[in-house]
Amino acid sequence: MLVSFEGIDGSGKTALSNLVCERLRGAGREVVHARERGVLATAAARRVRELTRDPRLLELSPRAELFLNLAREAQQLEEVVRPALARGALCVADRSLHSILALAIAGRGLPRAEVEAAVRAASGGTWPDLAVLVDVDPDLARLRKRVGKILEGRADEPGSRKGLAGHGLQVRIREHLAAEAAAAPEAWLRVANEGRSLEALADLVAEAIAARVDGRAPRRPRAAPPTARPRAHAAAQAEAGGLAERFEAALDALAAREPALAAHLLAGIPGRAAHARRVALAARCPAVVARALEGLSDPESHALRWALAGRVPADVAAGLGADASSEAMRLRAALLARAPGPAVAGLVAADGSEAWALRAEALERGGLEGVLRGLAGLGSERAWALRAEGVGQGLWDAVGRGLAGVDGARADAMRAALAAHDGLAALRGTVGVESGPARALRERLFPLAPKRVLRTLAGNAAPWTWPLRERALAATKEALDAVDGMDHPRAWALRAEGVARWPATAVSSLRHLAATARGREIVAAALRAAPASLPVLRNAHAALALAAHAAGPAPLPPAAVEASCTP
Ligand SMILES: Nc1ncnc2c1ncn2[C@@H]1O[C@H](COP(=O)(O)OP(=O)(O)O)[C@@H](O)[C@H]1O
Ligand SMILES: Cc1cn([C@H]2C[C@H](O)[C@@H](COP(=O)(O)OP(=O)(O)O)O2)c(=O)[nH]c1=O
Repeated sequence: MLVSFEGIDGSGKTALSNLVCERLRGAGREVVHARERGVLATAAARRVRELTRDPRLLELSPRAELFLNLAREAQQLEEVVRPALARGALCVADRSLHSILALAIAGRGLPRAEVEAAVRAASGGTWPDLAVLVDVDPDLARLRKRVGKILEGRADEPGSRKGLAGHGLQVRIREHLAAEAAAAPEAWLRVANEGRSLEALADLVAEAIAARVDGRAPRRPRAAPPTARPRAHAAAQAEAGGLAERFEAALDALAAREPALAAHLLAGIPGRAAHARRVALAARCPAVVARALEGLSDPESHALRWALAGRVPADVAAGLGADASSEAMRLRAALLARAPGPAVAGLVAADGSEAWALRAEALERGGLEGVLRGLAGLGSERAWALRAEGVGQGLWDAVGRGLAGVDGARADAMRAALAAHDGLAALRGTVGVESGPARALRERLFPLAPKRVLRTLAGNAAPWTWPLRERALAATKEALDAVDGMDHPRAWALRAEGVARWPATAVSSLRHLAATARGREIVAAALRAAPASLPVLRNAHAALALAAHAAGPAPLPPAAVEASCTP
């Protein structure tokens, strides 16, 4: 019997399929996992995967991608799955033909009949007997994926080709998989990966599979623990007080099961309640807490940074963002020895002697990449000399990031040179730049990497930028990320139109505007659209807390400062 695990990115397929295998093996069954711990069992499939994920292959067409994905799967079926099935073993796959169909049809919009014919040919007649649909709110999946990357120390890696189309692709794929499962309930097992531990879920799925293999009814699972999904309240949902309580209750329930995700949801939220929770989580997930301090520059947050600096220096540095206050500079100097690159990567637009002294020290310690990233906004000769060195070493991504906010012919020429090697690196360098070539690059790459282009538009109210956002709004939420903090009639129109489909992003895009009358309308509409979504609740609370904080923060008592030093 072949059992495949299907679902969107970050839904939990890899984690769950491995736990389920452990359970089944523990019960004495022979189980072959075609992708144990996320590693495809065949060398050919691994090589093809590298190709489909390579972000430099921007032009790869949906059809070419489909056939590559099918080649990968055909090899897995031939080399691993069929031999296992032939000898009577149970075979488990982490993604299989269903994922490929979903991506091609719902994700890329290829005609169903053509895709199905191609998939049939590649399958060689082998098809999953049971597909486990690991189902989760796409916003939550995205957050879990991000947390996973932070925990694995991969948070600053450039990312793969998969993300370029934007978050909307995952939403469409989820809808497609849910429809498939509903249409053929005998061939699917849908499990919601929210509100319970992976262990509980693995017990349930392993039992369902064992029952199917043995031809019996599954034993009833033990009662699931209460879920932590926020409850919907009818009226006055946008009131800051009620929101805070609901968010904190949901967060505390989550922290018991998924502390790192809870810490991540606290990112950038000002005030005592959030601070106390970050302190409480700091010992268990220091890297996530350190990064969750980004945007916070109060003394208590700095004290927590100092407390974490010895354990997770690179994450503490990342969590400083672009803070160049004297307190942040002291911390950067202290972090240099252990995390030279990250310590200076946030020094954007800092051209003073203190910043350059830090950069010089970082360079001595091998931190060129971080130095390059932190050159954003700088047009001085020293900066150009370093960029030339970075280009010589092929550090496209870092050079690109460090060209953000740099105007002039020289910068345009370097972006053009980068684009020849790595279009996305060049794109990163167009943030805050309004030249003709920077605009042309974004318009050219928009069909291939809409998410990345939209990310370069936040805060940019130039007339040519609006049609890009407006064209993308139906397809992906990044159209709303691209109006972050903007008080512009077309930004408000986009929020109003997009809030039902992208409620979490409509809210996060408000920033300091959340407390205005129009902002509150958007918050209320988002809570109505997704009353049980933790990401929406979190963003609504965070936006209103930030707006209130901007109006005048209440300082913490000294005791809280001391507590924060000993996480
Ligand atoms: N129920 C859960 N509780 C805690 N962590 C989870 C849960 N489900 C998924 N995760 C975590 O979320 C991240 C994404 O899961 P993963 O299995 O890699 O997803 P996928 O293979 O579907 O992309 C991982 O870090 C995983 O450990
Ligand atoms: C449903 C879905 C499938 N796919 C398909 C295409 C490939 O066959 C394969 C990509 O898998 P892979 O790049 O190995 O990612 P993961 O580690 O998340 O499994 O899945 C996506 O890339 N994105 C999706 O959202």
